[in-house]
Amino acid sequence: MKNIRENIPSLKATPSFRISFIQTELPDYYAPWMNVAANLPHLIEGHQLRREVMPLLSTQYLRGHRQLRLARLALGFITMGYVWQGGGRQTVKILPRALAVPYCTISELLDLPPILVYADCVLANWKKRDPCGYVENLDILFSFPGGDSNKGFFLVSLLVEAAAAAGIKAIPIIVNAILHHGLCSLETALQDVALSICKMREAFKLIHGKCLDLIAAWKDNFLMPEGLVYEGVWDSPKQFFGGSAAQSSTLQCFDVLLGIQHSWGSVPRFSAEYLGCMRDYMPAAHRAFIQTLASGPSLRQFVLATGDAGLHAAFNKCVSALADLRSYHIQIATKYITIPAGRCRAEQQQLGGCVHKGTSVLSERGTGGTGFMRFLKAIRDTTRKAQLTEQ
Ligand SMILES: Nc1ccc(Cl)cc1-c1cn[nH]n1
Repeated sequence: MKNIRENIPSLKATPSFRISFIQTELPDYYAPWMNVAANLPHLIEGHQLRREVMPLLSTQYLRGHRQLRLARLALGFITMGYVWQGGGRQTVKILPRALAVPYCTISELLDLPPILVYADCVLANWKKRDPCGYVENLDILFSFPGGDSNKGFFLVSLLVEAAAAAGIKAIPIIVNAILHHGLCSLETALQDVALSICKMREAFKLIHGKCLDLIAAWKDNFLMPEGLVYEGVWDSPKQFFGGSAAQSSTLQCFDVLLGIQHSWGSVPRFSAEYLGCMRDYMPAAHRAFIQTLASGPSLRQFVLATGDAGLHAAFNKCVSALADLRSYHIQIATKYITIPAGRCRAEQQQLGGCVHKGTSVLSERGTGGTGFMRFLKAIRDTTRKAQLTEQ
């Protein structure tokens, strides 16, 4: 029996969701980027970052995907720090060419938008303190001010993604089982998916007390209504969404696998369209995998057609595990993301900022805010409704 990966070319390119080792260094030529990125918390807290003179470096000495991802990570952190150094009080309208030109060049090569995304600050932003040690001795490569809180947020998110790996690796087995009517292997693989999603929720519990900021968007953001000018790249300002868990490839993989289609949420600007846009903020290989999965056979229809009680139960366990993970995400967002956004709105009002209803810098995109919460609840409720009803 040929493995499914042979049958569907894109699945051969299944991205490696297991923790493979990350590039942690670039050629010395790129020391100006790496030194500033490594010193970001100090530069931001001292309001020195925008005074840093950055040379315009060529990207021609970057070799391979991993060096491109690391260079993009460093430039992404520097860009977020440069834009939000003033905490939203003194935003900038122009990203200088020394940052904008290489950042956009590398982003185009990687088919990612020139803004820090989940795949940067979670999937590419880690190393093992002791290369020979266990996976738990993790550290991040770059951070914003906020010390261990930022670090914890990124590393816990990484552990959530690592927990998803077993479930993602079961997907080609599931598709293969559908194509070859392998009911036993299908039920076992579905149990692996459900267990993997449960482990994601367990890992997510470690996020308590951690927080994240400085990933705000310059799209639908009243502090940057036109967006950001990328000097030397585009003449007009461009708008891009900020980092969010909606950019997690693993969650969208499980949605597609289980046939969960998020309809238009109650909040128009948070909707199936927004989730679709988020695929453009994922690594190209992850995007291709999701698209291939979406164009493959329907697991939901197959399980229904078999009328097999074991498959029915195993499928529903996957759905309920995903709904429980999303419920937990709502608890966390309420406690650690929305409230700071509320404080942010209060601060803006004190500063006389024109706080539009519900659109503070942390309220409507990515993290925080009532619109975001209604969106998360709409997604969680749609997930719950995906349970197969009693036969
Ligand atoms: N866990 C995350 C990791 C990275 C980024 Cl950029 C965003 C989040 C996030 C936002 N809301 N819930 N999680």
